Amino acid sequence: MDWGAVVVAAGRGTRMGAADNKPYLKLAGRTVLAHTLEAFERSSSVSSIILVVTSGEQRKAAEIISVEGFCKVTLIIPGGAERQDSVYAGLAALSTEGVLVHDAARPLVTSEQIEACCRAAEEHGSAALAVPVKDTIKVSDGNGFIVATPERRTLWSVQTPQAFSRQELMQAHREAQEEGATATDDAMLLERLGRKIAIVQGDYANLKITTPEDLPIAELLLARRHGKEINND
Ligand SMILES: Nc1ccn([C@@H]2O[C@H](COP(=O)(O)OP(=O)(O)OP(=O)(O)O)[C@@H](O)[C@H]2O)c(=O)n1
Ligand SMILES: C[C@](O)(CO)[C@H](O)COP(=O)(O)O
Repeated sequence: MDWGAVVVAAGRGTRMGAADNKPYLKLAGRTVLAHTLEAFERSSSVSSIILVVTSGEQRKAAEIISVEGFCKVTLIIPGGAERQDSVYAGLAALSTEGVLVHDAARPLVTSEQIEACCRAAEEHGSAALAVPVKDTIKVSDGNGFIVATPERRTLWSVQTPQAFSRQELMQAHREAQEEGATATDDAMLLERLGRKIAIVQGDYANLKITTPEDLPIAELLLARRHGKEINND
């Protein structure tokens, strides 16, 4: 199966509150976007990447790709108001049979995780990287009171990449648009159609850079990863 990636980087970074949008923030001397794209560049299954950016940031993204010497990014296109809109724009610009959808804001993804998602989707149809929830999760009544405690052993914190048949995911997006359904990840759009999505156990280190404290945590995790690589040589 040939695989392409849609990397969504068209958010606003409201919760980060930085002057620059998250993909252009520095992490261990490189941009968040460079770290993210490198994992896809290294992945032997991925032939092409569509990068979806905030309108007006195409040149900034292109500069990073050129400096880094990345060669799989075939298009840099503007995204939409919501993540769902940005993903759909990327899907429409891609032509591969399989698609990996990934948040640019997850720069610690590895090419091994990308490959594992591809293999699981080839076997089961769709797949998403996820980690078991560590905390006990409560459901609130919306007024500050706890009403329920879901069984923790059934709960997973879902990450990206998520891997699908591109046509199937596009169809799920179209149906959601027609019915006004919104989703914070792509797996949700197939879940609502009753499709099976395999869980690929990922790594807690594949965190999403969301709020300011995430950057120093990501720096520490990267340093640990590189330290390990050096010790293993
Ligand atoms: N309209 C949007 C919204 C989000 N994203 C992307 O989806 C990923 C996950 O979104 P999130 O981390 O929530 O990013 P932001 O929307 O930038 O953050 P915030 O919600 O704090 O504004 C990010 O890589 C972000 O760039 C996107 O491409 N288009
Ligand atoms: C897709 C996602 O990464 C799964 O954890 C996440 O839902 C996207 O982030 P957002 O903050 O909901 O936009």
